[in-house]
Amino acid sequence: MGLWIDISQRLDKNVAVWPGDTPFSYKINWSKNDSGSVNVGQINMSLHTGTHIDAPFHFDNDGKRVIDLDLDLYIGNAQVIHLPNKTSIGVNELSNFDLQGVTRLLIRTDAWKNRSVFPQTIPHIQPELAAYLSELGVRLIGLDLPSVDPLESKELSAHHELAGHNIHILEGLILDGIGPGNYELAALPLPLVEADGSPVRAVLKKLP
Ligand SMILES: N[C@@H](CC(=O)c1ccccc1NC=O)C(=O)O
Ligand SMILES: [Zn+2]
Ligand SMILES: [Zn+2]
Repeated sequence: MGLWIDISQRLDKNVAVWPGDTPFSYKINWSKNDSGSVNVGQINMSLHTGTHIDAPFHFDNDGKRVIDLDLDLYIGNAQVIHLPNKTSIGVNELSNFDLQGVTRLLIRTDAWKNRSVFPQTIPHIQPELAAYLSELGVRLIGLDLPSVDPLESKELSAHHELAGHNIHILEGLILDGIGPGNYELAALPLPLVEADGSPVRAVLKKLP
């Protein structure tokens, strides 16, 4: 077994998408039979499908696009914590963890049980958590959920508060079987110039 653990959702036509959003598709536009030399494929997908990062432009017309994001956010030490059976995640839920000096915080909720269907309800991040986390030095929050806000939210208060405190968002992780502790994380966005989000290949390596 390799050292790096894949914590990304697989991308194929069965991946769950936000209700009403673009289904994932892959097709071969130019086949080896036709071209005589190569298969050339094309994917069509929403940038918020599967394991992905949000750029602030996703929820703020004046916010940063994917190309403007600091890559240092998406590679480096990360702390994994377990918070199962919560309806929401706020300062109370995190008060028993020592998060001093944590730059990247990954929260395993286990709340999205059947990943082939979009969840009906998820535990959301309480907007007040943003100030608390930024005080501790957190710059990236990652979750095993499709959003940091309630699914029906239009205000996206947690997205806005996190961005307002310089905390970036990683969504749709698979953290099944990942124990709490210290890891090295890599989850780099693509160099998409105009985009509001990007799929990532998220991987973890356990640190001693
Ligand atoms: N907040 C979600 C995405 C989201 O809100 C969304 C994604 C795709 C299509 C519609 C969406 N929201 C509609 O209200 C996210 O940050 O990924
Ligand atoms: Zn998103
Ligand atoms: Zn989001």
